[in-house]
Amino acid sequence: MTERKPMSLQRLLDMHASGDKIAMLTCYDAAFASLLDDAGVDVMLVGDSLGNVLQGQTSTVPVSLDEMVYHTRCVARGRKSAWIIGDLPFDSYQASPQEAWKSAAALFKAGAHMVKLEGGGWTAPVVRFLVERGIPVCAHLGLTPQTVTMLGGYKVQGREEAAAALMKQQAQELVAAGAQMLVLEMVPSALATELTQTLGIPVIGIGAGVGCSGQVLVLHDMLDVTPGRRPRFVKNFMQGGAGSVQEAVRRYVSEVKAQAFPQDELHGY
Ligand SMILES: Nc1nc(=O)c2c([nH]1)NC[C@@H]1CN(c3ccc(C(=O)N[C@@H](CCC(=O)O)C(=O)O)cc3)CN21
Ligand SMILES: CC(C)C(=O)C(=O)O
Ligand SMILES: [Mg+2]
Repeated sequence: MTERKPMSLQRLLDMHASGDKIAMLTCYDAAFASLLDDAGVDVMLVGDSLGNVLQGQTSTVPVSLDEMVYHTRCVARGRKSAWIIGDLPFDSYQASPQEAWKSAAALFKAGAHMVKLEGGGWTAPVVRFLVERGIPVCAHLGLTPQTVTMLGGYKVQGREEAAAALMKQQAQELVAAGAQMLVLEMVPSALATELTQTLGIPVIGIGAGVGCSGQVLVLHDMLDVTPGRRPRFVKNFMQGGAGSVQEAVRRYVSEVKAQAFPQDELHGY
């Protein structure tokens, strides 16, 4: 295996600035962390989607902070050079910036290099609180699965003019508060592209079109081992001749880098 330099925030920012696409996948354990790292994945997200794909739950809401800490530790042990983002689960950061700090610090101590939290508006002061005290933060706008009950389902966000304007405002507030990365989920491609070109931080899309700084998918979705129906933004990378999991992940990385994935007509909104 070729040794890679450890990923850094500066390098991710440089990739965004130069248009080198960032390949990100979710990862929940040491075996896959090692495999993903060798396959050239830049960023591994220890996502609360583990509630769905590992625990068999119907949403991410029941996932606990202790569970996220455990999986973050596992990923950190298998990781060689990729950047690790730990997802703050539901009920670990909403009550106060102090609560968010304790939760973020637990993920940080477990080996995450950055934490991710969902939502805009009220989250900006929370982001500032964490960043000023030394924990890098990735924001998450568009479809935010922890608030799916309020959103009324897993639907595209930011289609209407007012909703798009609000998302742009929230994104700017998050950047001003110190967020150093943004995940956009199920957002129209044109809006995601505009945000990518204006915000000044890497924007990672999932169902947000090819115009983002990079892409993320749930690992089990792209390996086609998630039971049941998949969202439209998913592509099965085991299909079309991948002879191994390693090969499927390599294809994902190369298609993200070449902007061959996603295709707006197939995976976009
Ligand atoms: N396995 C898995 N993959 C994910 O991408 C994922 C999770 N779990 N868990 C947390 C959230 C939930 N997500 C979801 C879940 C369902 C849809 C979905 O059914 N989308 C439909 C459209 C539904 C509609 O418009 O009403 C689609 O076709 O995209 C999308 C994202 C994304 N995240
Ligand atoms: C789908 C990504 C963005 C996520 O938040 C997760 O996997 O939990
Ligand atoms: Mg998540």
